[in-house]
Amino acid sequence: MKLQELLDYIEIDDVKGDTNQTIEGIYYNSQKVTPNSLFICIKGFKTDGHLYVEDAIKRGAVAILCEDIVETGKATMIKVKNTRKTMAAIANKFFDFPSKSIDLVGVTGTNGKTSVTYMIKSILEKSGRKTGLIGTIATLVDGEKIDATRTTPESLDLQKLFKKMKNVGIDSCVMEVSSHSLDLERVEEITYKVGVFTNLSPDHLDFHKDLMSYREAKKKLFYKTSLCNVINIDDADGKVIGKEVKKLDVPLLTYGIEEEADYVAKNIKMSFKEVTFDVVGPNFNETITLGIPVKFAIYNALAAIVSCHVLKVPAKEIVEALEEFKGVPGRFEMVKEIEKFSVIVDYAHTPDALENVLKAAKGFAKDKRVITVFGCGGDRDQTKRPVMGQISGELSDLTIITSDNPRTEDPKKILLMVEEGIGKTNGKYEVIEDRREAIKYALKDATEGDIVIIAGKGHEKTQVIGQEVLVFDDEQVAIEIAREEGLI
Ligand SMILES: CC(=O)N[C@H]1[C@@H](OP(=O)(O)OP(=O)(O)OC[C@H]2O[C@@H](n3ccc(=O)[nH]c3=O)[C@H](O)[C@@H]2O)O[C@H](CO)[C@@H](O)[C@@H]1O[C@H](C)C(=O)N[C@@H](C)C(=O)N[C@H](CCC(=O)O)C(=O)O
Ligand SMILES: Nc1ncnc2c1ncn2[C@@H]1O[C@H](COP(=O)(O)OP(=O)(O)OP(=O)(O)O)[C@@H](O)[C@H]1O
Ligand SMILES: N[C@H](CCC[C@H](N)C(=O)O)C(=O)O
Ligand SMILES: [Mg+2]
Repeated sequence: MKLQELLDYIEIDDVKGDTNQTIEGIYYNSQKVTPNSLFICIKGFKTDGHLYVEDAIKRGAVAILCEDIVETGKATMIKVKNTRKTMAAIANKFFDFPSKSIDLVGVTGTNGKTSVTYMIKSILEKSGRKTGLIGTIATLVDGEKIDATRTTPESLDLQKLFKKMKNVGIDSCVMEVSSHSLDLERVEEITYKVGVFTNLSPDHLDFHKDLMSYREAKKKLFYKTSLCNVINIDDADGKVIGKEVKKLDVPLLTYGIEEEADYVAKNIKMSFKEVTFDVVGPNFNETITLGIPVKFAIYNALAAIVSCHVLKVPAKEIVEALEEFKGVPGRFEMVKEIEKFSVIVDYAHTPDALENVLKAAKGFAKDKRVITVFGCGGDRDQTKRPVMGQISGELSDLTIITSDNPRTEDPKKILLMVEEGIGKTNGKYEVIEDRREAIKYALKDATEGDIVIIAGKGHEKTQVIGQEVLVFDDEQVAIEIAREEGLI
């Protein structure tokens, strides 16, 4: 595409150089630049893309989109006010507005995004729609699984994915929309048919200044929708967002269990294997049995039901899809190989999620014990560490505090912060930095009827320590240890 065609689509402050070249690729990372491409300079949190202009030119960039003109005399310089925002627009134009022909559902909230997106995908596919998915675990395009590095990709990567989806005839796509992505303009230029809010609780307070700014970031999704907004009204922040969103032209549908909502789940019957409940809403009155026996799964199912119902999926197909739903990798996932006691791998990495999972486990354990293995990620929100420690201390019979991706932080420092919280309770605990050893301790300690919860890493296949990325999979490690110890 001619550079000028791209420029016609965006707002520019200044141009220096020829705009008649053909642009064959666009990049925001100089290390990836190929010949005849446009390099976009982003002022980041770690470094500044403007510092890599020379590198990009060396690799073949013929045009540079920047906020500050860098005098090189070698490439066309295009100055704009905000390169992150402009990148979204330029990518949309470059890939020929790929999401226009796709019904998009965006899901935001602190917990449950991945779970809800997987449920929605199953339902839409049941109704015959070819559905893509973008989120924490992976991007799914027509049978192809592309591993994800971020929950919500950069705008350029996102538009490229939509193009890929369009090319294979995908008509619907459900994606997680993280608060980072809403604040960092990754989802600019996108109109969602349906926007979903699951819940809000403290997380990412390293990035968002406080809970209010975190909520404001999430709220932005509901100004980007065209058909319907779907909000969990049992959630305090859902209520606040709902009140504001109600004033918009796009209709609002609420769901809940406790509060009066458009779609309500009632008559909940929980067993260790499944949960059965009725869902009543406009033209919807169904009984559903779900193979994930936790209260939050009902919320996730409600979010999926409302979203798909407004997309005109018949109630019968919604029910069938949810009843066949096999769960999400690493979300309240039972390690089936171990039968002497229950081992559950879960992705709870926030205080709220941990509390929910441990309460559910406690409900099932009755007079037996709940043994929890968990840690907190490094280079992430530090405020959640003592809070999670306290929650585990209060709700577990034994906690093994361990490492969860310490990244560049000192693992011992993270463990101490978790310990600070657990120390405020009477909860029994051990500190074992090595995650494999921590899991081993838990499995060796467990006896019949106990429930071992391995939380925080869910589907993850690696443990990041310093700059090293080591292979580590909670489920596999648990199975290996169980074998070594003669438990299976
Ligand atoms: C805070 C944040 O989101 N940062 C993301 C952001 O980094 P950044 O914009 O600050 O970039 P930077 O590293 O300072 O570099 C600036 C620019 O220089 C460029 N560069 C750099 C080096 C070089 O040699 N050449 C070059 O061109 C970079 O490509 C970049 O464009 O853009 C990078 C490139 O896409 C991301 O890798 C990076 O994610 C960091 C690693 C991250 O951890 N993000 C997490 C917190 C995140 O986004 N999480 C959310 C939510 C998770 C959830 O709750 O589900 C997510 O959506 O995943
Ligand atoms: N609706 C919910 N409410 C509260 N906790 C939930 C809910 N759904 C899932 N959880 C808990 O949160 C964990 C993460 O769930 P999930 O991966 O679906 O959330 P997410 O929002 O995608 O998380 P992330 O921000 O890491 O992408 C689960 O393993 C479970 O412990
Ligand atoms: N999407 C979340 C995942 C956290 C998972 C946990 N295992 C960790 O590494 O902190 C984040 O990036 O904060
Ligand atoms: Mg997710």
